[in-house]
Amino acid sequence: MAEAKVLSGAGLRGQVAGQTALSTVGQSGAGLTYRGYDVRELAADAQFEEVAYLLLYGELPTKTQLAAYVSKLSKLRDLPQALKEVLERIPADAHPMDVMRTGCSFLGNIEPEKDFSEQHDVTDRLLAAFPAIMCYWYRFSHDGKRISCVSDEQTIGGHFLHLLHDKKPSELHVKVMNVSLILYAEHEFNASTFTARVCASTLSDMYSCVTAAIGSLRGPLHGGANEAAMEMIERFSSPEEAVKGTLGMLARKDKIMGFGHAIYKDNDPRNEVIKGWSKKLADEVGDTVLFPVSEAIDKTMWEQKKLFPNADFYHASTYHFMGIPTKLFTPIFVCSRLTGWAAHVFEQRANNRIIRPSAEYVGVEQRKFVPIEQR
Ligand SMILES: CC(=O)SCCNC(=O)CCNC(=O)[C@H](O)C(C)(C)COP(=O)(O)OP(=O)(O)OC[C@H]1O[C@@H](n2cnc3c(N)ncnc32)[C@H](O)[C@@H]1OP(=O)(O)O
Ligand SMILES: O=C([O-])CC(=O)C(=O)O
Repeated sequence: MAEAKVLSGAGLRGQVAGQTALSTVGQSGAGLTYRGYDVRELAADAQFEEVAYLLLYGELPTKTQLAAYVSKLSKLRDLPQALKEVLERIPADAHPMDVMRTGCSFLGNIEPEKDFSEQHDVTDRLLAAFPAIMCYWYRFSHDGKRISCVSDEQTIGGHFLHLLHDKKPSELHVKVMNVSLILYAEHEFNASTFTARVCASTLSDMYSCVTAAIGSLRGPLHGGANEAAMEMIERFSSPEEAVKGTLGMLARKDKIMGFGHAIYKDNDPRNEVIKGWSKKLADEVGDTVLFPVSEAIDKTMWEQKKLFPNADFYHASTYHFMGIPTKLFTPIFVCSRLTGWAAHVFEQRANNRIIRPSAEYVGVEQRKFVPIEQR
């Protein structure tokens, strides 16, 4: 059984900042659980919408409950005209995470959460609308096309691929999207979720909590690492070049994106799952470069630094093999993690005290004010 990582130092590492019944991360014997279920079992056998229901409504749905939930979400997919107009004004070179942040925030203006009794409906609306927010902007700004925001796809992952590529996705790609969305759904007090909880603790609205969380997820030390990993992997055209390049980056003390973790010590349980699907997709597309390059970096990082790939690293090649543009990688993470964020907001609201830690003051001693004329 893996030993737990020793957690101490800056960044609130190792400090218990609240309670949750949603997930466990890095506890011995259970790599990652959502409401008691091992994420690997969920990724193997569940549908993302089932996992969303589990996180948001407390238990796995029955068949009837799942069918009703999927049907509810399907009806909530279309975007209001005013939001489409806002998305059309965002330039093609904007970062898609900024598009998600704006899309979420703007929807909060036209469909506000009037009181907390609406929290589940607001979350379901965001869950249904996020793929269209991303794809409507992307297709308009890049292809000059005003796409339809609805599709007859049953799943959120399939719906996203359909809007992006304008055609029915393959069963394999729908399955992989499903797995990916499950793996990214929830992760205890990570930076973006903690951001959402801090915002919720002021009794703010759901859109504000989610908008704030998107801002935190955007950074390359958190969700942005899947895009940064792709940019690095693509620089190498062979495993030999990748080994040389990785050694060079380590010698320069560069951070290698997609490796290491704040809580896990020697592996991220999501990695083996997504790596397996990346390999299947590599075989499907006949890849002979990207996957071997990824494995070469992976091996070198372990040999040199005992650093392991986190959830983000093999997500890069996985998404790439499905024809997803690199800049949309982190927004897909948003479509999934929304479920974890919202469930944490519900939890915070149900037992709230404003989150307001203290700071250790390290500035100058108290001193006398000097009027501007005498300075
Ligand atoms: C879904 C997710 O959000 S998963 C995380 C995605 N982020 C990334 O992949 C970015 C790259 N990784 C990192 O920057 C870090 O590993 C983090 C942010 C994930 C965790 O940071 P920390 O908790 O501070 O890492 P930790 O304490 O384990 O670091 C130990 C040492 O390994 C080094 N290290 C950790 N990760 C890396 C890395 N990816 N590349 C190079 N060195 C690293 C640290 O610099 C530190 O060295 P030091 O002691 O000389 O300063
Ligand atoms: O827990 C963390 O610090 C980051 C992470 O892996 C996640 O949010 O999925």
